[in-house]
Amino acid sequence: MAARKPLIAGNWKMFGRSADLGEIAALAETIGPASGVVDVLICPTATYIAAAAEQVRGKTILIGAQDCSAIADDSARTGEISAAMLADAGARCIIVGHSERRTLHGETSDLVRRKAEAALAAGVTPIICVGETQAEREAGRVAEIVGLQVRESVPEQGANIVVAYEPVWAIGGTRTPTLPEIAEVHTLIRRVLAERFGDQANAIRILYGGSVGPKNAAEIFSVEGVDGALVGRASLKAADFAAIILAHPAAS
Ligand SMILES: O=C(CO)COP(=O)(O)O
Repeated sequence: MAARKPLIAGNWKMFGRSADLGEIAALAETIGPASGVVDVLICPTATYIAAAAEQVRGKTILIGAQDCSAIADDSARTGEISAAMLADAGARCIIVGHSERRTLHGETSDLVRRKAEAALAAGVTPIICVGETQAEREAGRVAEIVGLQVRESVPEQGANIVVAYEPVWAIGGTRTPTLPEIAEVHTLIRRVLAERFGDQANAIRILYGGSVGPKNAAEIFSVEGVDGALVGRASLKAADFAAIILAHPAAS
């Protein structure tokens, strides 16, 4: 099987503004040819996607979105943004089912799966997020919760999808799981994907997300089965995000 190309994605959440778009050009400058061996993706707020896509014109950095409507067809859905519209603006990937959307916006795995399907219908790669809360980890329920989220959130067809393991308790803080804990959950996710997709599961990239930064990126990338990262805070500044990308063994 061909090796999976690493993907290092930045989720700007509701932080990055117009003034921050220059960080994208600075990032391209700093990482140089690394963006050829590692897929580099930045997901700003939807209103900035077109401007961000302009920043990367002629460069290998990809632009993506943080969410999309589960409705694929043009229809009367005030305030919604379809995956096709995001693709029109320049999005090549769409994050779906981020824990902030699951927790703060009540999104279920069923809705997340329909969003992933809408992304695929628009020719865009969904990055499907899963991960347990602290209470679920303490109760020994990681495999049960993450396994269920994968089974229910991943569409029936497995080509062109990415899964991101983001333990909820590791997001936005300083704590991460141990490296063996990360390896264990990535192995579990690939086993669940293989139950449905067989050998095709080997082509699906599984990212780790949650407090990834310049200091811990190299050790996280060294974990068997980790195909890259989904980075929050540390993706906003070109210097930090570049340090993470360049910490990947494929980029050095
Ligand atoms: O939620 C995340 C990425 O989607 C992770 O956020 P932090 O990297 O800020 O912990």
